[in-house]
Order: sequence, then structure tokens, then C-alpha cells
Amino acid sequence: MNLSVIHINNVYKKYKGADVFSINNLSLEINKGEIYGLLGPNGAGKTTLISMLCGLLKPTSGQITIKGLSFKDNAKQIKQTIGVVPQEYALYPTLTAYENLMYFGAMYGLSGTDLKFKVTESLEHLGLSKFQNKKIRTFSGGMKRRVNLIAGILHQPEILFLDEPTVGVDVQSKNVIMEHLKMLNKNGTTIVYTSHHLNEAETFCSKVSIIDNGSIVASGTPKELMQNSTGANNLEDVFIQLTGEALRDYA
Ligand SMILES: Nc1ncnc2c1ncn2[C@@H]1O[C@H](COP(=O)(O)OP(=O)(O)OP(=O)(O)O)[C@@H](O)[C@H]1O
Repeated sequence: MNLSVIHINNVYKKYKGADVFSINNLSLEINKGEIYGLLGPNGAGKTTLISMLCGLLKPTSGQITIKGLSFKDNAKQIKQTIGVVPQEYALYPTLTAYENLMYFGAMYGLSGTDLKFKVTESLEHLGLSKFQNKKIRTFSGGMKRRVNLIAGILHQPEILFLDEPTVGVDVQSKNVIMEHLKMLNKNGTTIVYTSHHLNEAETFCSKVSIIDNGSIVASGTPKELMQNSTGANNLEDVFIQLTGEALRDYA
């Protein structure tokens, strides 16, 4: 039986001062154990949507529940259940990787030997042990992305939200990040992530939604979307068929 853990019902979002809705009557259910990809061109609304799912932004109207709970009434409870890996680095550049992670772990209520063990173990899993006492400002983009990921998962969240977790990283860092996410999912973590990497999403995601102009234009397993699009050999073909060739520049 599929157990829905994220429920999005008729959600709209209009930013203050904006003329148009960035999210436009969007409804979606995400089941426990999925790796769910939110895909779409620049400006489609991916970051806006995932920010609302994490409770960082409020919908203008509509409902979002996480395991049946709403941010309005149960924000504290939800925050213990979810992990968030934002697109922008949330790290302190003048602190070391170890110090940053001890800080983030403490924010999630971890402490003592448990916290030290989790920080040390995660740094090792993501290939960063050697650099744990170096300041973040000296780190490469790929190393910062890996520390950013650890900061969001130290408290072992049931549901993990990631906004473009592999943007701007080399293939080596990307592989380490994706393998780690697969391992977390195997151990029961539901993963919701935004990405521009359609090849990656095609193999990584159990389900995807393609978003354009703030609405979902298609949802399903990557295989289903390819089967339903005439002549599509891969998810990129489906994506182009649904969202078109036009550039999506915005400022
Ligand atoms: N703080 C804001 N104030 C006003 N408009 C915003 C704000 N943030 C985003 N928008 C607008 O909302 C729309 C959706 O933006 P969003 O960042 O969610 O898209 P995205 O799919 O994540 O894009 P990208 O792939 O470029 O990251 C865009 O038209 C954008 O200009």
C-alpha cells in the first residue's frame, strides 16, 4: 500500500508585489520511500514549491501537509521529521567543516558523543575527513555542497528536501552525493529534490513531476512519461516536448 507523506492541495503562491502567481493551483501527493524529482525550466517554480514544502515560505492559498501535519499548527513537529538542503550554502565560511556541523547538529537537538559520532561518520562517508579542520572558505564548490548535505541530514530526517544538490559540482562530488542519497533512501528516507539534470533524474528518481509556469504539466515514473510521449527516447525529450525550446530568461 502506498502511504502518502506529503500532500499538496490547490496551492497558489504570489510573491509580494508580483503580478503573477509563481505557483498556480498545484496539487500533488508524494508517497513514503519515493525519490521524487521536481523538474522544470528556469523560473518554473521549483524553488518556490520546495521552499513551501520545507516551511520556509507560506502559500498564498491552499494546503500543504507533511505526514498529516500543517506548518501552521505543527511546525515544530514537522521540523523534527524533515531535513532541508538549500541551494544556497547555509555554512559559516570562517568556521571549519567540523565546527559548522557541530553547530548545525546542536540546532537539531543533537549533543555529546552522539553528535560527535554522527559528524565524524558523515564526514568520512562523504570523503571529507581529511579536511574536517579546514575553514569552509577554503573549500571547493563540491566540498561545500557535501558539507551542506551533511548539515541537512545529521538528525536522520524521515523526509529530505534538496534544492539542486549537485549544482556546480564536478562529476566526482556529484557521484558521492548521489550515492549517499541512494543509501539514505534505501534506509527509508523519502527524498524530494529539484534538478536541472534530466539524465540524473531519469535514473535516480522513482517518480517525477515536470513543472512549468507554476503548474504541473506531467507526473509519473520516468518510464511512464517516456512511454506517454511519442518519439521520446529519454526524459530530456519528454521535457522539451512539454516545456518547449524557448529560452526562459527572467530577472
Ligand atoms: N522573492 C521573489 N520575489 C518575487 N518573485 C520571485 C521571488 N522568487 C522567485 N520569484 C519568481 O517566481 C518564479 C519562480 O521562481 P523559482 O525560483 O521558484 O523558479 P525555479 O524553477 O526554481 O527556477 P531556477 O531553475 O532558475 O532556480 C520566477 O518567475 C521568479 O522570478
